[in-house]
Amino acid sequence: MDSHISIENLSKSYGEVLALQGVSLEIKSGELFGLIGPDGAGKTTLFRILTTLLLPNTGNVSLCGYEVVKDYKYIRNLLGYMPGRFSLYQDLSVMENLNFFATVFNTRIEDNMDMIHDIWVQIEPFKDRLAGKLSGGMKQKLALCCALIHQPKILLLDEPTTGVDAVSRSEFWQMLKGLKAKGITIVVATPYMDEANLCERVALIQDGKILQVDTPAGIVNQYEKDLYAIHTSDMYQAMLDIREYPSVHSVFAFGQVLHYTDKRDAFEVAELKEYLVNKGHEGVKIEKIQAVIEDCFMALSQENKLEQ
Ligand SMILES: Nc1ncnc2c1ncn2[C@@H]1O[C@H](COP(=O)(O)OP(=O)(O)OP(=O)(O)O)[C@@H](O)[C@H]1O
Repeated sequence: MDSHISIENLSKSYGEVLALQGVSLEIKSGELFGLIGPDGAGKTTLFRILTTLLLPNTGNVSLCGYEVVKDYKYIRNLLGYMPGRFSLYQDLSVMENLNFFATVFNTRIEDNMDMIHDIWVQIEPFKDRLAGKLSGGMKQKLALCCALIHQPKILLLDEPTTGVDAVSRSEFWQMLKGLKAKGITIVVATPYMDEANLCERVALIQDGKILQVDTPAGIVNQYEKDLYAIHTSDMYQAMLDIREYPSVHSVFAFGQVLHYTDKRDAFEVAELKEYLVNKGHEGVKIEKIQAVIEDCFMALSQENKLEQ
């Protein structure tokens, strides 16, 4: 079955807040697609429209060829949805939760074991434990099993790895690859830019607008400026000083270093180094580096803000 998602000029506001502004996206059948953006970008609002829980103000949305407003009852059977907050019944056991979700969709666990088997074996040892007493990673796995128990064609995951440790995060993405191999269309919303690289294609979203849609490599390849990593003994002061540097184009903290771009094409590292040394900085190191998705997001976000 064709399970593509088509979103055309979608807008949604809550009073004065424009949560989505003219969003258009095509997500292909069987794709592992990432919706990447910070808190408040509009990811949950978009998911709630896709899952037929919220009506848009304008625009057309279809899943597997069915329209979200007109065909909402049919669409609900085609979708698996894992909301951002832990959505399961904390005072039911693991098994009881799974049974409940199977019953809601008028099916039985044993008829769908093929779909969840690889994930279920990891939580089965805890099947009698209350869901509320599971670790974060185990809760995610149970929520994923519950979202899959009716064999959906499309799986929507809202920030599935938020608050989950690094090992569980990596296991979770492995599971998604396994599900993709079964042909399910998967859309993952995440604020973690590094997770973009685990998707086939991503949309970067901010303030309800799509900034760019491409493969992770395609996004990075379109980054145009020369990028530098700067390290000094006092990073916070360095950031303040660099903001005053006459030809600064952008500077932001990235882990243990600052990422810097200059307005000029003919930028001299030695000039900026001298500027920082004259400001009293010690151990100044500046090196040219390759951009990653976060740099692309920051550049696009800066452009977007200037346009507003
Ligand atoms: N029910 C609501 N009433 C008013 N404003 C809302 C409501 N829900 C969301 N918003 C606002 O709409 C914008 C988009 O929120 P949304 O929850 O869709 O973003 P998000 O990317 O999922 O971020 P988060 O992870 O913080 O939920 C934000 O400015 C948010 O404050």
